[in-house]
Formats: sequence, structure tokens, C-alpha cells
Amino acid sequence: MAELFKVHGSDNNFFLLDQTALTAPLPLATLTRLTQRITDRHTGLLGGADGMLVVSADPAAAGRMTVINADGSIAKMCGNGLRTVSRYLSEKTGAKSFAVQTAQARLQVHEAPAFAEGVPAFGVEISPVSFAAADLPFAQLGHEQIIDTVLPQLHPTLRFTAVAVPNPHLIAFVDESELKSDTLRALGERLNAQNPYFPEGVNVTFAAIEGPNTIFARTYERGVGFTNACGTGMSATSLALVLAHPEAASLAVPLTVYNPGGMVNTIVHQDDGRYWIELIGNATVTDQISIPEASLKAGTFSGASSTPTGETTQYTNFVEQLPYRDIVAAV
Ligand SMILES: N[C@H](CCC[C@H](N)C(=O)O)C(=O)O
Repeated sequence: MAELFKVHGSDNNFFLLDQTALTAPLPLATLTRLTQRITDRHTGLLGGADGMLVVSADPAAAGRMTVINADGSIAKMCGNGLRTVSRYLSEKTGAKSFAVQTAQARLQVHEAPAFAEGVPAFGVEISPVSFAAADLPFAQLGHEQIIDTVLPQLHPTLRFTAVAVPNPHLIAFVDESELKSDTLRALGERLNAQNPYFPEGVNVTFAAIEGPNTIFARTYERGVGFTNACGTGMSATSLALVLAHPEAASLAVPLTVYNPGGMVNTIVHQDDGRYWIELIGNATVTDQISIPEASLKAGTFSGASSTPTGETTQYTNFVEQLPYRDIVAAV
């Protein structure tokens, strides 16, 4: 029997598979098929998920994380997922601070103080950061870089920032009524269908500034649709906030980012002219799954059986006392 875990960061939920525990690693095509099936919200396992996190061996890091979106596309990174992979590797190796290899970068991670009883937390590095059109990519918008800029092709008045961290993100700061409206869905759907502006799709985040160093963020994700939270999205939004709204946030000062699934802290750093963001938040394991390795090899989850860990209750208690539950109820 092989083992799988259902995990989440800010309720952005995933299946986590450690390939090193299998008799042989699965080919990418099998992993993709398995992800599409197991994450399906109607026919998948345990109500499906937003994607799959695959852990493999790496010669220069505690492990390597591959991120597969629910639709089978590959993501360059996943901030909420990396916290759960960090917890998994920390419990496996005993290390509290180490590096994890991702598609484009080797990122530093560390255990952080728990957010609440039974709500363990990890801090992860989000980098590299780029505003270059080629790195998102975007085209035909009339700009080399998009920082706090009106893009009439997309919306008559909203001001956008586009940044790769390295996942591609498009961000707008909006008021709470716009945050709750259907504008985000319409824009997310449009920019993730065939379109001339973001030919490879883009994660779209709307955020409301709630006070000094405090925002509420919602993301429509490339390859998934609406998720409860997007870790790289909240990190990119924190950087956009520092650049576009210096009255609300500054470099090196912790920010609190609320989201429909919970909250995280972020710190935007600039070292030697290079931006990077620290993302700190829960790393929760909700279920332990045992599954025949033959099923995994066939790209299916037949014969899987699961046991809840009990962490869901503690996480729910933590989330219920957070502010802005009225926004969560509305979106
Ligand atoms: N939810 C993830 C990001 C997934 C990104 C993905 N949707 C893409 O860029 O393809 C996070 O916590 O950072």
C-alpha cells in the first residue's frame, strides 16, 4: 500500500504524494491523469482538491516539489502547497530549516510558531520576482511593465500590477463591493481562455485594503478557477501593495492577508535590489490515505481508504475567530 495525504494552506487544498516512498517514481503523464481524476470536485476523492503536490528526491535540497493544477497543467510554484510540503519534509527528516527545490528555484523554508493549538505553521521563500512581460508572459497591452496601471483592454478604471513570482499574477486593489462582485470571475475566465493578452493564462487577484498592513485577497487561479486562497497570489499582492500603496504597507514590515480560507502573514524584502517575499501560514494535514500502488501506477485512486487526522476541527476553530467573516460569507 502507498500513502497519500490531503493537506491545505489557508484551505487551498491538495493531495500530497511522496514519490520516494514508491517502488518506482510515476511518469509525469500518469501523475497528470491521476491529478485530473482525484481532484475532480464531483467524482474525485474526499471532495476533490485544487491540485496535487508531488515530492521527489533532489540531490541539493531536502526534496523537490512538483505542482500539478486540477486541470492537469503544471504550475511553476505553489506557496500554500510549499508550506505543507515543508511540514511533510520537516517531519520526515527532523530538520526545521532547509531548502526545497521547485520548478524554477531552490527556496528556503522554515518551521514558524503555530498559529493556534493544532494549527502548525511554516514560512517559505517566494522568489524569483520579475515584472518583465516575457516572464508572465503578457502581450498587446501597450506596456513593458505593468505596475499600478489602468489597462483599458481589461477594465475601464481598475489599476493593475502584473508580476511573476514566478507564477504569473495580475492584481488589482478594489473596494469591498467590487471584491464581492462577479468582475473577478469574468476577468479570470476571460484571461484563462484563449486571449491575446495573457496567452498562457494568469492568476488574477482582487484585494481590498482593510487598514495599515492589512488586506483581504481573493484569487481566480490559472488551471483551477476560484480557490480559497493562493499563496503566491497573496505574496505577489503584498509586493504590489508596497509598490502601489506605500501609505498602507512597507518593505520588511509584516502584513496580514486575510482570504476566504483563513489568513497568512507576508513580509516583502528587497535585498541587493532583488525582491522576495516571505509567506508564513498554516500547514495542515486533514486526511491520511492508503492506496494500492497498482492504482497509482494506473493513474487512478481505486481502492483508496482514508482516515481524518482531526486537524480540521482545530483549523475551523482558528478560522471562525478571524475578522472579515462577512466577506467570506459573501464570496
Ligand atoms: N495555489 C498556489 C498557486 C498555484 C498556481 C497555479 N494556479 C498556476 O500558476 O498555474 C499557491 O498557493 O501559490
